[in-house]
Amino acid sequence: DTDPAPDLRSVLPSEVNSKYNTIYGIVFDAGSTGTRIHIYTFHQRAAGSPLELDGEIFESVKPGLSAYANQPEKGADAVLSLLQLAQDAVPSSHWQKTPLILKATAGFRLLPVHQAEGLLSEVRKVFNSSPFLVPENSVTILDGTDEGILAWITVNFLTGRLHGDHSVGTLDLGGASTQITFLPLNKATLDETPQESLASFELFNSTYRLYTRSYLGLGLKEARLAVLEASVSVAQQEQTFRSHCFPPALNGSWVFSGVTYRYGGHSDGLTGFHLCYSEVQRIVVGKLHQVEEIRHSPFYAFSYYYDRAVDSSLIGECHVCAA
Ligand SMILES: O=c1ccn([C@@H]2O[C@H](COP(=O)(O)OP(=O)(O)O)[C@@H](O)[C@H]2O)c(=O)[nH]1
Repeated sequence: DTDPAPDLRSVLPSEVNSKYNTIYGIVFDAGSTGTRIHIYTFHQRAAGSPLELDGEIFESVKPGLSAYANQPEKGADAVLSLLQLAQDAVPSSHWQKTPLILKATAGFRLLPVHQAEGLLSEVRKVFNSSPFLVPENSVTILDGTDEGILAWITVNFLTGRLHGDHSVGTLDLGGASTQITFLPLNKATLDETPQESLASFELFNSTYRLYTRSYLGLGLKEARLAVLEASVSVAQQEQTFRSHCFPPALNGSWVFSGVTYRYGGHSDGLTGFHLCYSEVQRIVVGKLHQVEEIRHSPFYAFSYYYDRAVDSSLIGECHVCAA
């Protein structure tokens, strides 16, 4: 085997498990706010036994792929640049057996189908020209249900809670959507939940039936645009979006998904929590499904919940897990 590039050696600890065959896997997370690559290394003690994770390389670029809806080739270039990292990290002897997949999330769900398909098709071309293994359906959009379930499995697996009745619910706040997922224990919850918000699946010989709901457009960034009643066409005319959530004298600009939005406080001089609260309420009232059980259930919150909690000093920064 060719060794990984020297600067990546520390995160791909191949020597530790050199007696086992190293297996690589490459996953792209095409989020609304960025595209990320994860290059995983695993080893397997014997044929048929589970893969054990040895290390991971992570890199990301901004903006997200969905910002290139009108320039799909340029979007695919961002994927290509990240893929170069994988070519440096994975020994060439392993390229042909290293699977490559990309899952797009809410930014793509918001795009018109022809634009989303245009982007996915350019990414497929990049994948097919790479030396890696491209499984069938390797470039797809993850639906909100799968996104919620996968987050729930991840948190409960990593905290050792998958078995038994002590699972925790998950709150995931992305840029374009937000997901709430938990394992209902009350019959009343199951009775009052529409079927499309209940998902059953098998995992490690157990059957799980989860409540999961994804709110498209209520991720941090998209919800902000909704509160400001901001549209791309108006932003391009350089109009300012005004809100009582800002101090009256404030004027600023914000770039999201390749578009610059100018924003500012109201000329009526009014601002403050209550006015701001009612502006925010306007975009969520009638859209949220709330079941009583969540009031008494433990939840883990992450993604932008974590980022914003750190920014506002509600919690300290987690240096170990930030990697
Ligand atoms: O591996 C990752 C990928 C994303 N995020 C967080 O997820 C949020 C952004 O979500 P995304 O752009 O994926 O939005 P979505 O497409 O899910 O709405 C930000 O807080 C990121 O820091 C994270 O914590 N780990």
